[in-house]
Amino acid sequence: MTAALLVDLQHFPREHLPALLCALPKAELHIHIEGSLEPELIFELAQRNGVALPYASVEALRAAYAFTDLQSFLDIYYAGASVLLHEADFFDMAWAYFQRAHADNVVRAEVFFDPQTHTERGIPFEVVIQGLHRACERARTELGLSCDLILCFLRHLSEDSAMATLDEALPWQHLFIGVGLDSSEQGHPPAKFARVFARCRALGLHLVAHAGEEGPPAYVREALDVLKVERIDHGVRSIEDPALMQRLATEGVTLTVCPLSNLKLGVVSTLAVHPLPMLLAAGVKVTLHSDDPAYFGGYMNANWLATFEALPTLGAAEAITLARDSLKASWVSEAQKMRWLDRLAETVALASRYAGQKSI
Ligand SMILES: Nc1ncnc2[nH]cnc12
Ligand SMILES: [Zn+2]
Repeated sequence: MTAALLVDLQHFPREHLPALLCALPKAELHIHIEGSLEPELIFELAQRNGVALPYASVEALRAAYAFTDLQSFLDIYYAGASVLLHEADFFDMAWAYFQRAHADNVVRAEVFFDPQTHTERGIPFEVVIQGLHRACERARTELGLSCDLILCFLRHLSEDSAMATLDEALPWQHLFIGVGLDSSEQGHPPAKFARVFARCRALGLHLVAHAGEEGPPAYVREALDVLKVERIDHGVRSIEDPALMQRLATEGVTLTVCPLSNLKLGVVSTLAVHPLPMLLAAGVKVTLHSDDPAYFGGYMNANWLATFEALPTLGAAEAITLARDSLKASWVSEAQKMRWLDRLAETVALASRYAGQKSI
């Protein structure tokens, strides 16, 4: 029996919850590496690479981060990425992210990157992936952080462009474990990418897609039925469709939810009305992530802390479920998952003892 089962989670003192949230080992399954590019690093890289920025200072750039919806964010996000020119730039960005994730007790990171954002500007694919890969290797050896890359296709571009990107990526297939689908959702249904995802499936790659962030629940169904994805990124609009909710629960589909992102992009008006408790109550597997932490005001632990602060019905039991499901939904061996689940149980036992709880 694991240590976690010997702890009375219902009576875990709320004042000790933040420490538990921060200490839990977690998997970050929804992070766009270009969305971890902090304004300070944007300015540093702009100077290093002689790129002119339309902002006078870091503060002025940060002040522009007032988004009204997904597209208003994406416009600034793609502009920010324009300072990334050389392999070292991609390395610096990813290494900074891995250090932050490690500090938040992230033990596994499955990291999205958007090659078309760079290849369309004339940056060779290999420059992008080699810089990111080197940062992954350093994170594994120096931080003990398990990490892998997921190549995302931009859905506002054509499927032909996605196909050409896949062709460019194939010589580097050993350096990424799956493909995803991101960027502007409305008007770009998953089925637009049916052929390229079928090809990726045949290549043995893992599959995931953003759906039901701004787009309708029908896009979540399409991502499952047409693209045959293993997880859904966001998926929060599934709550509008009871039959879909039932299906997600029955089939054990994981939704990688990003609360601060949903707040900053107007998907929810406040965190207090976030559908996370409804998803959990319906038996849907949910995990919590940072999406684009440099733009939305926080990395993993900031997302967890803000969410639990805003939603008082969520307590220690839900925190452990979310952390456990993130580890279970990660794309690693079952043996590795068991080791992390043991570590999670030990963390819960320690936190409970520290919070003054007796074993039961
Ligand atoms: N939240 C998000 N939705 C869609 N595409 C994205 N690319 C980066 N962040 C994204
Ligand atoms: Zn995302």
